[in-house]
Amino acid sequence: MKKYFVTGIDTDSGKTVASAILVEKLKADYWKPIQAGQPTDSDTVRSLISNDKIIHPEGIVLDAPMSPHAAAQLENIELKAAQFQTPETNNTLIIEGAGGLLVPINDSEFVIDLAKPFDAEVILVSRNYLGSINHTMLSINYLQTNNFKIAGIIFNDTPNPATESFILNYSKLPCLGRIEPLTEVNKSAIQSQLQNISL
Ligand SMILES: Nc1ncnc2c1ncn2[C@@H]1O[C@H](COP(=O)(O)OP(=O)(O)OP(=O)(O)O)[C@@H](O)[C@H]1O
Ligand SMILES: C[C@H](N)[C@H](N)CCCCCC(=O)O
Ligand SMILES: [Mg+2]
Repeated sequence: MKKYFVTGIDTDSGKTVASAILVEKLKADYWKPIQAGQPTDSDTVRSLISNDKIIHPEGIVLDAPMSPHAAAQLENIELKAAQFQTPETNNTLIIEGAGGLLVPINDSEFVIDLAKPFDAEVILVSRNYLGSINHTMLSINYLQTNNFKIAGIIFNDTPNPATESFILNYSKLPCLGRIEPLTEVNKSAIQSQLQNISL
């Protein structure tokens, strides 16, 4: 089973939108290990994809729309990376993180610490905004310095060729595609983006 861990340069970078596109493109399963707040990303993905795909139950759902370490604290729960195991499937699995790479799940572990024990290749979603070069380069630097397997980068929203070419030339990472700005994020918008992703 091939596993991809979809992370982003920040919260709201477009991980859920990218995950829905990847699930459709690869005919993959989807799993969100840590959900903080409602509506759940699993429900959002369900509303965006065709209904023959499998969405596995979340590892944990926390009430507060906050960093997982803080949302867990509010419920007197202690999260540990080691408590999460990928669901059983023979299919490709798209795993969505929460927020950016270094969002904490407790005092010493981060969301990205789930990717290696899951044996998942990382896909980094980089939304184009003023400031995204810095966020993207810091994220890549962390992943490369810490020897993560990186499948590549997906750029999201308004294209910025100068930003994208700098990031790709410097990092030498593959570009897995570009998600266009969508006037409405719905099933047909997701379908329209399948051709823009190569994986
Ligand atoms: N290309 C796009 N065009 C238009 N809207 C977009 C696009 N990408 C993402 N959005 C919207 O931006 C918001 C954030 O996107 P999304 O939920 O995918 O981010 P996320 O990285 O999954 O966030 P979280 O950290 O909460 O999981 C959503 O409302 C989504 O519909
Ligand atoms: C609730 C939100 N949608 C995400 N699931 C969690 C985002 C945490 C961000 C923490 C931070 O980087 O400061
Ligand atoms: Mg999301």
